[in-house]
Amino acid sequence: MYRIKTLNKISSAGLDQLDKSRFQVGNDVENEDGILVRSAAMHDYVFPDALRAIARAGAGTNNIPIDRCSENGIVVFNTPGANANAVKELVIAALLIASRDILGGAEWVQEQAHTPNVDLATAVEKGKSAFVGPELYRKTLGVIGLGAIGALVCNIALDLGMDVYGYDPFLSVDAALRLDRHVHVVKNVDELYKVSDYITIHVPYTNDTKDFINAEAIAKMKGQVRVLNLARGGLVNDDDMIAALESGRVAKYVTDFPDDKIALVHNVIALPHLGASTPESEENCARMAADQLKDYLINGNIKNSVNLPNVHQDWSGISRVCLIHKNIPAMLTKITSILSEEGVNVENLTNKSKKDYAYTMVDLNGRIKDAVADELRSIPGMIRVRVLNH
Ligand SMILES: NC(=O)C1=CN([C@@H]2O[C@H](COP(=O)(O)OP(=O)(O)OC[C@H]3O[C@@H](n4cnc5c(N)ncnc54)[C@H](O)[C@@H]3O)[C@@H](O)[C@H]2O)C=CC1
Ligand SMILES: O=C(O)C(=O)COP(=O)(O)O
Repeated sequence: MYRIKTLNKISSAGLDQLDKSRFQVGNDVENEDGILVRSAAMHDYVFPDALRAIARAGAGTNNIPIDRCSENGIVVFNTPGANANAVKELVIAALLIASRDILGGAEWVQEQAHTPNVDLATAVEKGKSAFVGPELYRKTLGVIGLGAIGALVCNIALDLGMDVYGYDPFLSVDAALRLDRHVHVVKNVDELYKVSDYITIHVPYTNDTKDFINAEAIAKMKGQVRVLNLARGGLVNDDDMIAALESGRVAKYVTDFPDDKIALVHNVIALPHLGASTPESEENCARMAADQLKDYLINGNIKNSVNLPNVHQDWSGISRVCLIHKNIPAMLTKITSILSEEGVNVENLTNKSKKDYAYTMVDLNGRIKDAVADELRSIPGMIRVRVLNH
């Protein structure tokens, strides 16, 4: 029985993938083999000995201590693209609420309606000019980060009649193919800052992207620019954004990640991290996360991991040994020599690496003794050895 702990509410569409005869799932499970999580902060999480994998039902993994996971042989998965449409749709809303004061206008109507002796129809016609704002049509949108979300945003913005500039120095071939050819892809983000009436950021939050939008960046933008951040709060420097809003350089800032500093600032529109909160995307993410976790725990296959390589091998033996180790020379020789001394035959073998770590999967024609697994564990640079039997 595999024990799976949920650290957030995970859609039943995903949990249902985990057959009750093989998986015990719950938020009170202890010494868990796997974790299903959304945005719960895990940096101080104490890993139990049994923990082998963490599946993030969503895109961003900045809530997970990836380096510590790698050092402990814990595979971290995410669900690329599974919630991208939901975010794209909220970006459309963000563009609109950053333009006309739709939220302020709606609130004002409620206030008028609650005020005695106000004829609402008359008040509306008199008061509506306070909420005027520009159209999106023929304005320029700058999209920073052209991954799953950024590409969808670019393409829908073209449909809205916007001119679209995109920036992503690490643009993958797949991502480039998803982009409409009318998107102007620029090599330097300054080119995007110079021309954009609206700027939206869709990059992961890392040490390299922290404060991506700061005073220096804002100084290169057009005056009265509208900035959208549905990616992570730390991508925009709060103090610099507040100064730019106060000076009027930035007309509106829509953030899906408000904190105490920014939420009440004039011209900030603060949303409650709603980007992925649709039943469709919650289901997509949960299904994908649960599938990936299950395939890893049962078969050792890795798909969509952020810290280990993708490895899939069809079963071709009686026993399978899955080894997570440092990406250093001679590991394969050491593994196969221990196995051959034991007299088992290797039916199939895959070895792949991702940065400092590597994963080797070996299918054998016989079972190995615990002592042999321990010998594999004692190879310098070996992090985790699991033996699975068919
Ligand atoms: N508000 C919400 O609920 C949600 C927020 N997000 C956030 O959005 C982020 C992006 O999500 P996806 O598009 O699905 O991820 P993705 O991995 O498909 O795309 C990220 C893109 O950013 C690019 N990138 C990385 N560093 C960059 C840099 N310095 N400059 C420009 N581009 C850079 C990458 O090359 C990649 O193409 C996530 O990491 C997460 O933080 C994602 C889903 C929901
Ligand atoms: O997928 C992401 O990166 C998100 O920000 C979505 O977060 P959530 O799953 O809604 O807590």
